[in-house]
Amino acid sequence: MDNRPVVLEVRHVTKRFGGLIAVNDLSFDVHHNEVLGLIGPNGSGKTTMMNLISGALSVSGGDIMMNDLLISDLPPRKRARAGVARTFQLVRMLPSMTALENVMAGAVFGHKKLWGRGLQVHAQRQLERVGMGDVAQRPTSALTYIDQKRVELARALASDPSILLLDEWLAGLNPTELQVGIELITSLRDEGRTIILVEHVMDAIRSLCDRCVVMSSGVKIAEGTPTEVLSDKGVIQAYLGDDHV
Ligand SMILES: Nc1ncnc2c1ncn2[C@@H]1O[C@H](COP(=O)(O)OP(=O)(O)OP(=O)(O)O)[C@@H](O)[C@H]1O
Repeated sequence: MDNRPVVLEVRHVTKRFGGLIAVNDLSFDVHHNEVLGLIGPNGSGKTTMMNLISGALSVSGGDIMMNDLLISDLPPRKRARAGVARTFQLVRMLPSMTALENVMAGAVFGHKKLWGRGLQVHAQRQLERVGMGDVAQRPTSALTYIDQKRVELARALASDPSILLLDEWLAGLNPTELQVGIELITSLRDEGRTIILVEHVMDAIRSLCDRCVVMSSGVKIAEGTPTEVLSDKGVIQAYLGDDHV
């Protein structure tokens, strides 16, 4: 039983793409300062669910509440103002702009009101936070994929989000980078943020997540601690097929 207040409520959310139901009557709660893992096999609807929370997609049915606000009715920028920020599975930044400018853009659209020199200093601080302080003046197109991911995280942090959505942010990192990434996410939680992450890296799920919601074909098939869900027969079956149960 988690006694921390619920900050995000997903209630009977459905998303249809034509005849395909990508998310099917999904409900779960996220508690304040929790790290919730949204996991499941490829194509199970995880990214779609993240898009429904951030507002990149609108729900076909159901509600998403953030504290007392019905955010599923709001456009993405209003959700950002309310304190939701995200990174994307495939990095999305403005390639000709410098790392610093990309991060400054994140601060402008968020709920922190900053401008001029204050905005620049704030953005530089976020880059330093993710170990990218010395690439501030480089265009993001000149950075490696991993470094672009870090800058994208700095951009999400620039809006000082209370709920941070990380879509496979740790994917493609080598073991050393993975350790640094896990420590960075832990430090973001330690400063009071609530984090929802879509992740396939099991070591990261085990060390970071308080709880996991497991999806398969758009529905929730399990919910619990990483140890509970990763030993659940239905979950093993969904990941590996019938032969492994
Ligand atoms: N914009 C879209 N239009 C049509 N179908 C879509 C769209 N986005 C996702 N889908 C479909 O919805 C289903 C769920 O996709 P989604 O990307 O949410 O899964 P996922 O669990 O994030 O997968 P992965 O782990 O591979 O990233 C898939 O069948 C996918 O093809």
